[in-house]
Amino acid sequence: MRPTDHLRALAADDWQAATRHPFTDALADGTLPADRMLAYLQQDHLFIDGFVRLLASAIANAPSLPDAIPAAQFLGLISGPENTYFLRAIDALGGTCEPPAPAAPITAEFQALMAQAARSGRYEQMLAVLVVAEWSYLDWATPHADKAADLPFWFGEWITLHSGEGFEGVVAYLRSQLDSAWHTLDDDAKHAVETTFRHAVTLERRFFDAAQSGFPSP
Ligand SMILES: Cc1ncc(CO)c(N)n1
Repeated sequence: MRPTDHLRALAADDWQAATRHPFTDALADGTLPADRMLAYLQQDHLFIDGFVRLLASAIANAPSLPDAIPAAQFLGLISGPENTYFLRAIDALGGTCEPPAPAAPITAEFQALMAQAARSGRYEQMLAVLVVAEWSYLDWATPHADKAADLPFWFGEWITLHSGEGFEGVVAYLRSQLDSAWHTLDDDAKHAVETTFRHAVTLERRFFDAAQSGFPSP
């Protein structure tokens, strides 16, 4: 079994809940209320801030230039078309990006996990969070890809950004980086990857739970 399949299997319940979630089902059938989508995008834009820095750290820690290049190209996509999508969608839904919304507790928790992985200096720790984030998004979005064209752009483009051949390539690349790194790790480091991977999957699930109820204050 591939190490990344092993990791996903460890987190199977949360994985299923995060990738077949009522929030993304409502998004994909166009019934998600606009205020819920806006709050989600404002929180997710804060998530992306940490994500960009984590991805940059992975680029800095990749073992070779060929290992780093696909991540660098993906960073360009996030910083370009995806960031522009955020600005356009938040604007169309009647919100603003500046000043940034205060981080909800779940967003702050995700930011802390990403910052910890980025700081760790451990490539496999960075990859554990990156693989969960991108693979889980590919998994929820793919079954809805055929509906994207008929939806308002703030729903449809969010599905398109996370499905299709290009994004499948990103996930295949990130998984293969983690699969390769795994074989170089001792048992303690493997266990630490399992812990981080599971934590990240739990946070994905809880992020959608919170988004569905409008990020209520604790
Ligand atoms: C919370 C979260 N996880 C993963 C992704 C995919 O990049 C995202 N945009 N937001």
